[in-house]
Amino acid sequence: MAIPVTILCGELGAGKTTLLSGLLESSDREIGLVVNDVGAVNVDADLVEARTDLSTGEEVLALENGCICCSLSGDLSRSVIRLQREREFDHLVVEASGVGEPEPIARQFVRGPAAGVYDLESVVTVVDARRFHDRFVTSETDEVPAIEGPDETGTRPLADLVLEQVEFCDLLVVNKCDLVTETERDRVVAVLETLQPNAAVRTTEYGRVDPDDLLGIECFDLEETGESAGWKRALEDESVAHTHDEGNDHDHGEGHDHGHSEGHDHDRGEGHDHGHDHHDHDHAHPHEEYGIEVDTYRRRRPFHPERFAALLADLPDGLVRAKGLCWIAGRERQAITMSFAGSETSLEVTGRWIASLSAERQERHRSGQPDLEWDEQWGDRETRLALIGRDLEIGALTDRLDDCLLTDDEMDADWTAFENDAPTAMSETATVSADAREQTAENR
Ligand SMILES: Nc1nc2c(ncn2[C@@H]2O[C@H](COP(=O)(O)OP(=O)(O)OP(=O)(O)O)[C@@H](O)[C@H]2O)c(=O)[nH]1
Repeated sequence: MAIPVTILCGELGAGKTTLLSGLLESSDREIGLVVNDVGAVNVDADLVEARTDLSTGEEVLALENGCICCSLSGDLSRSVIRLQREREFDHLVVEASGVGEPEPIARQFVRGPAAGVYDLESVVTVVDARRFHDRFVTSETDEVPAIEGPDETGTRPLADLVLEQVEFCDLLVVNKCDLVTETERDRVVAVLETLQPNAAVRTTEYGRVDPDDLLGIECFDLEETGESAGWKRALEDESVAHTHDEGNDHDHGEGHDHGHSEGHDHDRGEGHDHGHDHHDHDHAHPHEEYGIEVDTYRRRRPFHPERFAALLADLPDGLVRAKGLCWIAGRERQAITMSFAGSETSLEVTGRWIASLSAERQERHRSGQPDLEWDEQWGDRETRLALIGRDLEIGALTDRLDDCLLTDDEMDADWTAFENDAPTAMSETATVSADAREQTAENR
């Protein structure tokens, strides 16, 4: 029996990982997972592992490259076939990176070698209600948003990607409804229904969706309806499968920088042919297509809690997404995950630094993770952030982050004396809103 597959899409920071974590906790099914992250720091894989019992299970498969074209086409098919041979699970969920178009991923399950083993059941798109509203529902008129295509520099707005993801799905999960009013939420739903009349719509907060709503849906039944869902038709008909390339006349030619994150190993695996078929190579890589830049910020010196909080309340406009682990002075035990998307930044305690455990437990953890980088004085404590921007001077942001690090004098000071609103207990979250410039602490 072919294993059903659900592809999970949604723009950067829409709430895909949050939804997945909830799904893994609440579903009775054994779920196999593929996560594909943008950037060199594979934060989603880290987070999913931290929050589930799967930390030792290879059901979680991390493709560490945001370039769908190169990383996914060959690696994905190969990896999911291997996964099916080696592990037992009832359902496969593939989380697309936030700059991934669903179509190239879906194609792997409809045409590629994985097609016989797996059965693509549905495509689910998570929408950030706040951002969707601000971007598409601001005018009083009922104008339906349309795909704009590339500008004079050949770059497409991120809004195009959102619209494509909305058009190419069977289920729309309208997330972050806590950040909109009821009226705003209803208008978001109305616009989504106009854009994609065939998809079911669920409104939610923190990705809470009934697992049966997500995984049990037979949205596509060719035999019964005689007509496939729009996205399947697009895949079946090669002539329309690449309509997103039409009018996209910027240079897709050779010699361009694929925007690969550091550490991507093109030669991984024998006979690796990059997995390209001719279809995958005649469009630009998503990073380039949407003008996305990715960088990693890594420092082994803690942030000053007040300066760091001030920066979080005043992040530059071009920053689309930031996430990763932070080391904040005064929180020597807590590994704090920072996540910025849209207008909010959250700081959440998601674990403990290994260096804060007893010598015996440190030893156990370290022997289990031989690759873990260890500083003589500070152990595993460090800040490791993926920064994803569009029209962003990443160098300037890096300088501002560096200004938040403790100075040499502060390194010798009493860190507990600093004013500090960073969370302390496991799962405690502090949220900084860019609009309100206010800080709230809550427990989820
Ligand atoms: N206020 C609010 N925040 C949310 C909600 N759902 C998720 N978040 C927060 O939004 C941020 C991004 O959520 P993720 O689940 O990591 O988003 P994602 O789509 O997986 O992000 P990428 O993998 O980077 O594309 C996190 O800080 C979440 O805690 C929600 O319903 N309301």
